[in-house]
Amino acid sequence: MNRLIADVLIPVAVDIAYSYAVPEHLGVAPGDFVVVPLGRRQAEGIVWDLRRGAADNLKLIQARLDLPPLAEDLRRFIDWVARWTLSPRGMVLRMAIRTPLQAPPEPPRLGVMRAGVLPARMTPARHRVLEALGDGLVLARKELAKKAACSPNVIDGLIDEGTLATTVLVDEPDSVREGISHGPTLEPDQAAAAVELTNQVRRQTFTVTLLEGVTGSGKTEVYFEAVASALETGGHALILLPEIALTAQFLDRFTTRFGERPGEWHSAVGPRRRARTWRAVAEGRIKVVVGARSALFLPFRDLRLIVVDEEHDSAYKQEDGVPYHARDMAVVRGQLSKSAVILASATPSIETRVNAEQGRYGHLRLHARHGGRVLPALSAIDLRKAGPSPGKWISPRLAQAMTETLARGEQSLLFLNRRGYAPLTLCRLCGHRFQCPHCTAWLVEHRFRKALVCHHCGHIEPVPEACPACGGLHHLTACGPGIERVAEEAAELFPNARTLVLSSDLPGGTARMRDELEAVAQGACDIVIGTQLVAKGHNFPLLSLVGVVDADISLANGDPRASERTFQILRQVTGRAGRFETQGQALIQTWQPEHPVIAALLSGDAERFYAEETEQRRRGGLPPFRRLAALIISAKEAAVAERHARALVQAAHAMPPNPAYLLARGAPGPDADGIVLLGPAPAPITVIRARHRFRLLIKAPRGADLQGFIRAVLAAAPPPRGDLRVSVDIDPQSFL
Ligand SMILES: Nc1ncnc2c1ncn2[C@@H]1O[C@H](COP(=O)(O)OP(=O)(O)OP(=O)(O)O)[C@@H](O)[C@H]1O
Ligand SMILES: [Zn+2]
Repeated sequence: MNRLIADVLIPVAVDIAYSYAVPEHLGVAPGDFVVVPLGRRQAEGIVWDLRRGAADNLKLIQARLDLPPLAEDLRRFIDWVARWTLSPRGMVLRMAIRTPLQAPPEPPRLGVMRAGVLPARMTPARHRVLEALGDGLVLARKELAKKAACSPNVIDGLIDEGTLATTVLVDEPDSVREGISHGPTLEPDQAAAAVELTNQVRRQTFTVTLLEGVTGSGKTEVYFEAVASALETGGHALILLPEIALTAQFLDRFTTRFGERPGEWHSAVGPRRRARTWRAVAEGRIKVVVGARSALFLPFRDLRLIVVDEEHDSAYKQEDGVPYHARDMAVVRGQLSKSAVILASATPSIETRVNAEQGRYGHLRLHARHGGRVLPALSAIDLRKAGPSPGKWISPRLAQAMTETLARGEQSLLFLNRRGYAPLTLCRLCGHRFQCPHCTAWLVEHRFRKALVCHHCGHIEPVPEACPACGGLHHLTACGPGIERVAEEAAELFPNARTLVLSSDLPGGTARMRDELEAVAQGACDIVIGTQLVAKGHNFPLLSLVGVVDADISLANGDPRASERTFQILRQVTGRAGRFETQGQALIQTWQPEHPVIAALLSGDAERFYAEETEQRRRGGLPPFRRLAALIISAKEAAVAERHARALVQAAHAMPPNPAYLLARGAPGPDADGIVLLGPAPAPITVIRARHRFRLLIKAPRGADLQGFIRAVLAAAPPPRGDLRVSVDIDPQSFL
C-alpha cells in the first residue's frame, strides 16, 4: 500500500503532527488548512508534511478549508520557535492561526445597483441616486446615500419599486494607493544609511543591521526608504513597534509618506478586522504591516524587510504562553524568509551592540539630530542636597524650571515609572502594611480608582476606613510616590496649569490613551505626568522640559539588565524634549548622581556606558557572552515546588556526560567552560497568585546546546504531578 499521508499539526498543546490518510478526491498540499477527526471530536489543523506510505489504520482527512495555505517559510519558522522555546509546536501554530480560525463570520456586505425599470415618480433625490450609480456602478447603501446626498430611505424606496436591486459586494480593496510621496531630503549620513539598507532589500538575501542614532536623528525616515524599496520591487514589509496600540501618530506618518494605510496588527484591533487583515496579508493585498510582536507570525507571501523599531524594548519579550523574544525571532524569520532585518534604536540593547561590534550584524549610525537640532541639556538635581521637603517629590529647582516653561507657553513632562498613588500603604499606629493576599507584594494605592491594587495578580480591594489590624482610624499613610501623587503635587504647585496623567491603567483603555497622546501633541495641556509609555517614540512639538522624578527607582532591583534598562529609559524620556523648534532641557532628580549610569547619561557619553556595561556582562558571564535560561518551578505548596526543583538539579548532575552540553566542574567562575546551574532559590516574588515559586538559572557557553540540555534534564527528572508546573524561559528578561 502506498497511500498519500498527511501529517497534520493541530493548534493545541502537542508537539507532534498526527498522521491522516488523504482521500482520493481531495487535493491537499503542505500548508493547507484541513479538518480532521481527533478523538471523538473534529479539529482544524495544518498539513505540515505530505508523504507516501501504508495508511491501513489511519483516519481520513475530512475536508479542506477555504483559507490561504501557510507557506513553507512560516511553517519552518513555527518549528524553529517551538524548538528554541521548548514549547509544543501546536502552541506556536496556535499563535499563527488563531485569528483566521476564530474569526467571527463576516456579515455579507450588500451593494446597490440599477435594475432597469425607471421609478413611477421621479424626485430630485431619486434622480441624484440614479445619477450616482451611472451605468452599472455597485455601491454600498451608505456610500450611495452619501454620494447622492439623500437619506437611505430614498434608496430603500427605489429598491421596493424594483428600480434598484441589491447584490453581495465583493471584498473592498484593503489599501487604496494614492501615490507615494517622497520623504524629506536626507542629510548625508541619513542618505548613506538609506542607500545601504535599500541595497540590502533589493538583494533579497538575509541581512541584519543595527540602525543606531540618537532620538530624533531620523531613523524612521531612513528605514522608510528601505520600506519604499521593498514595495517598489513588489515585496512586502513588516514593521514591529513595542507600543503599537498607542502609535496612531506613526500610522498617520506612514500614510502620509506612502499614500496608503498599513495593515495594523495588535491586541486592540477587533477580531473581525484582524481576520480580514490576516487574509489580506496572505493574499498579498496588504503589503506592509505595522504591528506588535505577534505580527511576526503573519502569513506574508514575500517578506523582504523586517524592521524592529526600538529593538531594545523589553515589551518584545512575551512572558506568558510561548515565551519568545520577538527581536531575536525576527532575525530568525528574516533568515528563513531571506529578508533584510533592521534593528533600530537610539539605545540598543547590549546584545545587539555586541553582535554589531563583533561583525555578526551590520552597523549604521546617525550621529546627530537632523537639521542641526541639539539634544536637550541634561543636569542632575542631587536629592541629598537640593531635594524637596519631606512628603513632596518635586524639588525647588525642578519647580522653578516648570514655572519658566509654563511662562514660555511650552510643555513640561514629569516622568516616574510607577503607576498609582503610592507603592506602599501603612498604618502609623501599629505598623500594619497592606499586602496582597495572593502574592509576595505590597498593594499599591490607586486614588483615581479609590482602591488598593496588586500589580502582579490584579487583586483589588477598597481602601478601608480603619486599619484592619488595629482598628485605628485616620492613620493610614501613603509611602513613596506614584504618578498620581506627583500629579496631585503638580496641581497644587501650578493651580492654573492644565495637567494630564498618562498611565496604562487609567479607565478608557487604549482608545483614550491614543486621544490623550494626540492632545498632548496638539498642545492641549501644560504638564504631563507619565510612566514609561510616554517615553517611547512620541513627538510632542511643544515639549521642552523633562523632569525625571526619581532616576534611581530601577537601578537596584537584582535584574542583570537594571543598568541598561535605566540608561535606556532615561535617554528615551529625556530625548522627548526639544525635538522641534524649542531648545530642550532635562532635569534628573537622583540620590546618586555619581552612579555610573547617571554619570554616563549626564555626560552624554553613551560609548563609555556601552563599553563598561559590556565588560560587566563579560565578567559576570551574562548574555550575550553566555546564554541564560530560567526554570520556574511552582506549586500551591512551597515544599512541593522546592522538592521538585531539587530533583531537577539532581537529575542534571546524574545525567551521563554529553559533549553537546557538559556541566562545568569545580567553582562556577565566569570563565567556567561548561554549563552552570544556579539555584534553586525562591523567586524574588516568592508567591504569585497563591503559587509558590522557585527558580533555577542555567548559564551556558554560547556553543553549548542549551535547549538540548534542558530537554534532557526535564526527561530525566520525575514527571511533574498534581498542580506542580515547570516553565522554561529561554533568555529570560524578567528575573522576578
Ligand atoms: N532629513 C530630514 N529632513 C526633514 N525632516 C527630517 C529629516 N530627518 C528627520 N526629520 C524629521 O525629524 C523628526 C525626527 O525624525 P525620526 O522620527 O525619523 O527620528 P527617529 O530617529 O526615528 O526618532 P526616535 O528615536 O525618537 O523615534 C521627524 O519629524 C522627521 O520627519
Ligand atoms: Zn497579587
